[in-house]
Amino acid sequence: MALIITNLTKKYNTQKPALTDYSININKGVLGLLGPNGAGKSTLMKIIATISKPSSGTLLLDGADIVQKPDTIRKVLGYLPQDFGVYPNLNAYEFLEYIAAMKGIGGKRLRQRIDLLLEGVNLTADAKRPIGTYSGGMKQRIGIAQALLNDPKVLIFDEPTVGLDPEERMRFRQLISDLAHDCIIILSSHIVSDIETIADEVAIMQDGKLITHAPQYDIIKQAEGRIFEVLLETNTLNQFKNQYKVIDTARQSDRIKVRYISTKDNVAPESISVTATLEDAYLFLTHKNG
Ligand SMILES: Nc1ncnc2c1ncn2[C@@H]1O[C@H](COP(=O)(O)OP(=O)(O)OP(=O)(O)O)[C@@H](O)[C@H]1O
Repeated sequence: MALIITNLTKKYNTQKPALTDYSININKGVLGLLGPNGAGKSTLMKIIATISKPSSGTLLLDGADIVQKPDTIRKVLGYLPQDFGVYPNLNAYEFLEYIAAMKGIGGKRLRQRIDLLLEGVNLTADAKRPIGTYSGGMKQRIGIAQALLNDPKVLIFDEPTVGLDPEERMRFRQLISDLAHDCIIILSSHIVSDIETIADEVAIMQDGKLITHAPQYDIIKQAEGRIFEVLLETNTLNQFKNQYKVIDTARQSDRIKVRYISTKDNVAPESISVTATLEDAYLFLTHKNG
């Protein structure tokens, strides 16, 4: 299964397009979308989910044009939008049955599937409570379950880990890795470490454009030799920030440990070169292109 997106542009009623000439080939496995606010991640996901139409460009799923024939993707699609709404008076069973009816899923095995999904997102014990009484993280988990109802082959999750506690994030990662071998999974997150643990490939977006798309390892390699750490006196930090792009700071007794981006020939005295993470590479690449 392959999704080939070519020269995709999306203009809302604003001057600046949300996506400009965006091309990417997406294959089976997990693709993590990273990008600052307004980069165009949700717009891209909505267009793939056929909720929104592109201004120009083509999207082919195994050769079929999904803009001309949205049903080709809709019947194999699971989608968790960013602003996922629930029906507060329905309980989890009723809600999933309702979504199943909307998607045309029925039959004897439906109840079994719902039970399995509720177990997968750890909501079995709360399945008979109205969703309106759920916490934000529980609502997010019912959103994840509804996206999986039709045994999808293309899964789109817009910020799926928002509101999930560390244990639930781990459970979500497990769920995704169980599905990843025969699906296209596209997910966005502001939590780079989530993408780091889940995604096979990473696409970094900025201002509606694709900066880079590669296996995670290759993205990290682009920042190798560019990330440094140094211990500073606290009162010199502001001055340091004027000179270097600071990624992170951490107190270390009476001093401050600073992680920053630079080149080998322009490092602060007593700096050490450190191994880059995906977060470093993301900040390095968006800083370079920003
Ligand atoms: N319905 C809309 N009408 C007009 N402009 C829109 C609309 N939806 C998004 N935009 C604009 O398009 C650009 C891309 O927005 P989008 O929501 O796709 O970015 P994003 O990367 O998902 O951001 P975030 O990380 O904040 O969710 C932004 O400038 C946004 O203001």
